[in-house]
Amino acid sequence: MTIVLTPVWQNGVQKLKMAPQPPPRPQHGLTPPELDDEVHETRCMTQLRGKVSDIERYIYLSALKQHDPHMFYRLCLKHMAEFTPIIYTPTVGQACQEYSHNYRRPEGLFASIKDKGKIKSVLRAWPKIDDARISVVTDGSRILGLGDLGINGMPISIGKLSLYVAGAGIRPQSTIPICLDLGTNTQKYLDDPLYLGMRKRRVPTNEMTEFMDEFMHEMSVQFPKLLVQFEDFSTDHAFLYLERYRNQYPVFNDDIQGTGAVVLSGFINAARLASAASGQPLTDHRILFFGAGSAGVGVAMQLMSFFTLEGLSEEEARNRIYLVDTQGLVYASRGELAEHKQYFARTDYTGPPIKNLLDVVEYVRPTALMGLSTTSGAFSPDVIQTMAALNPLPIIFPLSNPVKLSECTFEDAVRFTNGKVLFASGSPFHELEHRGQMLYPGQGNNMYIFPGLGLGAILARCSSVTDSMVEASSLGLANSLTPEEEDMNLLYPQIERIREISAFIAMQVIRAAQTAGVDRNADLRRMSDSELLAFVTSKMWNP
Ligand SMILES: NC(=O)C1=CN([C@@H]2O[C@H](COP(=O)(O)OP(=O)(O)OC[C@H]3O[C@@H](n4cnc5c(N)ncnc54)[C@H](OP(=O)(O)O)[C@@H]3O)[C@@H](O)[C@H]2O)C=CC1
Ligand SMILES: CC(=O)C(=O)O
Ligand SMILES: [Mg+2]
Repeated sequence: MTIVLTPVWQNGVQKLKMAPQPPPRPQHGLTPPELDDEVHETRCMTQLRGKVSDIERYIYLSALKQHDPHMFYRLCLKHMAEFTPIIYTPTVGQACQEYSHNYRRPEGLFASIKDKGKIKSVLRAWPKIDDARISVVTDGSRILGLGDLGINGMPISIGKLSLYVAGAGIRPQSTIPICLDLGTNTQKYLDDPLYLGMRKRRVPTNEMTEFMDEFMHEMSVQFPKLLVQFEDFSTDHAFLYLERYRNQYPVFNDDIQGTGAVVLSGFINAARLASAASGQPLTDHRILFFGAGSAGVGVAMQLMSFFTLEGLSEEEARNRIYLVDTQGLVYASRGELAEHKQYFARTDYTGPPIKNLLDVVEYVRPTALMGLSTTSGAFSPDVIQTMAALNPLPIIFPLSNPVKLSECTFEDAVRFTNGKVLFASGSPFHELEHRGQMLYPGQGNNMYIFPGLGLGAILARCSSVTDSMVEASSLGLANSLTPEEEDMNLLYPQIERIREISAFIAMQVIRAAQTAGVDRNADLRRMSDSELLAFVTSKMWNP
């Protein structure tokens, strides 16, 4: 069963009403007599593949999800590698950019700054209050690497929640996609007659914080069992609101914590291979981050635990990490630094700014290069070749989304390292053959983490999401490679196994929640690991 939101007009205002629950199958007489499920799968896939562009495929799947959610999720699970680039990155980026033009029907909840003081009534409009378990909330201010899209950010919340359903079996009707309308600073949208959001520039932070305080409070009152995932807030607000609410409500920030967890996981697997090739100890890795925003710093924070788990002190771990932003290498004596960059600012360099990435690479001599900069092609052939000259098996992760903003392509990484590269990107690339050998790119995307992390937090009824739960999700993912996947030198498991992986991650997250004492479902404490895994799996919704 799924929720169907039907727009109805009342006094000139469009409102959502929950349509009657659709029967599992339309009644006899209302469908063609020989409509057969198996054949219909083929029909849907043929229609999908016949579309001329990815955005057409997105629109088709969005309609299919609404009128036949069982079929949508069945196909999604069967064709995960084909569906994710459409319902998620990269195509969801285009769907966001064109949202106001392609808009067809309401699919989520909108809360506007104009609703300040009465957010409760907005939330009450949501039809299935009792069931709500997970909400993805964006303010549209930094959608993927595409900038401030304002209200057009809604599809990112929708897309992430589709992956919660497909990837972790969260019940569709217990998901709430939310886009906050706090204005936009993108002139193109302010000038667009079809733009669906408020035609005002973004409100200042103090006003936004008052709004957010009311919003988070009302969310906890209206939806007492809800976990909130903050998504694609601009970096300053991402850090601000995570810190402000993380000890008060069950909430996490996907870009800071989910990305940190997925990259730590891929890095653990990559570092083992790289160290085996170089003979250098794991603790000798040096990681250079190109990009020092919410994602770059979030990942850097999480990667600290790679070193501390290997026995280094916090100070030694921090020393293994270097950041680069638009001004070059981040170091303490460079001048005033944004708060989120200060912890990693180098104190062992005091010279003039090193601005050029190639110069920074030559200075740092990193074993790993991470791109979270939104800058397409920043890992130039020179940079990649230098990484290959410095390391027998360099780790190169261009993680910016969507694919057109990736710091390099898989093809370039393979070509300029002569096939000797440990690679993961934020958006998917195709495998390729190099000198008779198939090489597989990893996808270092938080989509491997948030479904399982969310499922674990929901089932344990967590009062908050602790760093230890996030770390557990990462280690759970790192340890989920099968022997066959290890033989293929994969850094991440195949996405088709997402359900199995999410169940395993959820189990690890629940155990971490219990250790931290933030679980409110004490029954799970009495279960053995195998019982807990069976319980998690039994709770997954199946189309
Ligand atoms: N793979 C995944 O799962 C995820 C990927 N991402 C991706 O990460 C990217 C960054 O996100 P986020 O951190 O929130 O974004 P921000 O815009 O906050 O950060 C971008 C960072 O890159 C730096 N930067 C931008 N251009 C350049 C340049 N030409 N040279 C050097 N540095 C540059 C910025 O420098 P300055 O600080 O000086 O402005 C800033 O530090 C996005 O593309 C996003 O899609 C995010 C989350 C998950
Ligand atoms: C994947 C993701 O969360 C991002 O690019 O923002
Ligand atoms: Mg994001």
